[in-house]
Amino acid sequence: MKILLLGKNGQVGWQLQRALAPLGEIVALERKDAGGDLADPQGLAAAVRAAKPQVIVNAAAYTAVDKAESESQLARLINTEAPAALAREAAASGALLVHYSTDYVFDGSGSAPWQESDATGPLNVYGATKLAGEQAIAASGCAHLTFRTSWVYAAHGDNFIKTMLRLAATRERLTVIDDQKGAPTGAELIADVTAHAISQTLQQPAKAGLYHLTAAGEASWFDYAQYVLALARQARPQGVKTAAGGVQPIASSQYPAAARRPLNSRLDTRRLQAAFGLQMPPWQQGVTRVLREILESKGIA
Ligand SMILES: NC(=O)C1=CN([C@@H]2O[C@H](COP(=O)(O)OP(=O)(O)OC[C@H]3O[C@@H](n4cnc5c(N)ncnc54)[C@H](OP(=O)(O)O)[C@@H]3O)[C@@H](O)[C@H]2O)C=CC1
Ligand SMILES: Cc1cn([C@H]2C[C@H](O)[C@@H](COP(=O)(O)OP(=O)(O)O[C@H]3O[C@@H](C)C(=O)[C@@H](O)[C@H]3O)O2)c(=O)[nH]c1=O
Ligand SMILES: [Mg+2]
Repeated sequence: MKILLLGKNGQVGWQLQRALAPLGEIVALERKDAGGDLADPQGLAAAVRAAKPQVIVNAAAYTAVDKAESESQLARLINTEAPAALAREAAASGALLVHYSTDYVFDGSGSAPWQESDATGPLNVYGATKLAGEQAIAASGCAHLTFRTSWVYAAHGDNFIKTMLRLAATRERLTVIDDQKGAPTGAELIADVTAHAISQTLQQPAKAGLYHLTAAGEASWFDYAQYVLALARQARPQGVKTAAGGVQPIASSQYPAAARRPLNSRLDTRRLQAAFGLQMPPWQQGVTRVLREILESKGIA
């Protein structure tokens, strides 16, 4: 079986290179490879036609949430037009398309975990372009697995864990938002679940569809920051500089940003767990493992 992977060097793409390897031959592309640039949907479509994959996995996306507010056309090209082009190719060839979306498709109201069938209402450009991407895939009629995930981190790539370690080393005091709640989710978990779901869906096509895929439990960004810094301090008290004044919780209103973000980013993963016979691990599990890996790579654990 041949799998075409787009965005091989992102957090999730990197882990997919590992997790998908046992399933077949992987053709993995990044932006600079021929046909690997999602800002060129025609070139992308041509790459799919040339590779003739049975499965297309799109791990590439425009993920700079604040910057997207002023680069909406580019964000739309990458997050909406490119997935739409992949979906057309998948529909025409019969390939299974695997794609990722986000908690930011929701407006963040209430406190109940969002279900796949709930009404969407993105608050920012990134969320709107990701939602339009999902919708284009669903409308194309291609066989697809769309996974909405949240707050992704990994040892490879840039993310909130690394930002907190960096800021803690340079600032007296960290202030972190305490009224946005969600689930930090490891790229490793996302990739492992993806591989499992692809295998099952190829056997049972009725399993195709839209799924929420996050770790279990919930946290605010403040809870998450505190957890990371406490663990970092514990792992190597001398090696990790942590802000002397500690981490202070703040409200979203006290953190001006170009893009608005949802307060309630909780995603209900019961559909995924039931369809694929899975139990999601608590978010702390993956964060602990990846933090150790990050500290080891810095030579401080
Ligand atoms: N990060 C997060 O917190 C969340 C992510 N998601 C979704 O999960 C998926 C994976 O995200 P994640 O791995 O975290 O993202 P990253 O930001 O880590 O990686 C995104 C990848 O996309 C690539 N990319 C960007 N623009 C293009 C382009 N024009 N052509 C080809 N490749 C491009 C980047 O390459 P380059 O380095 O060259 O720019 C990078 O390798 C995405 O669909 C994202 O929307 C969902 C929820 C949360
Ligand atoms: C750096 C920093 C951030 N924050 C806040 C801002 C923001 O609300 C939150 C997280 O910061 P980030 O920059 O990681 O936020 P952001 O890039 O919006 O993260 C999102 O990325 C996209 C791709 C997704 O799909 C989402 O699931 C989510 O992971 O923490 C603080 O409160 N204090 C700080 O010092
Ligand atoms: Mg970000």
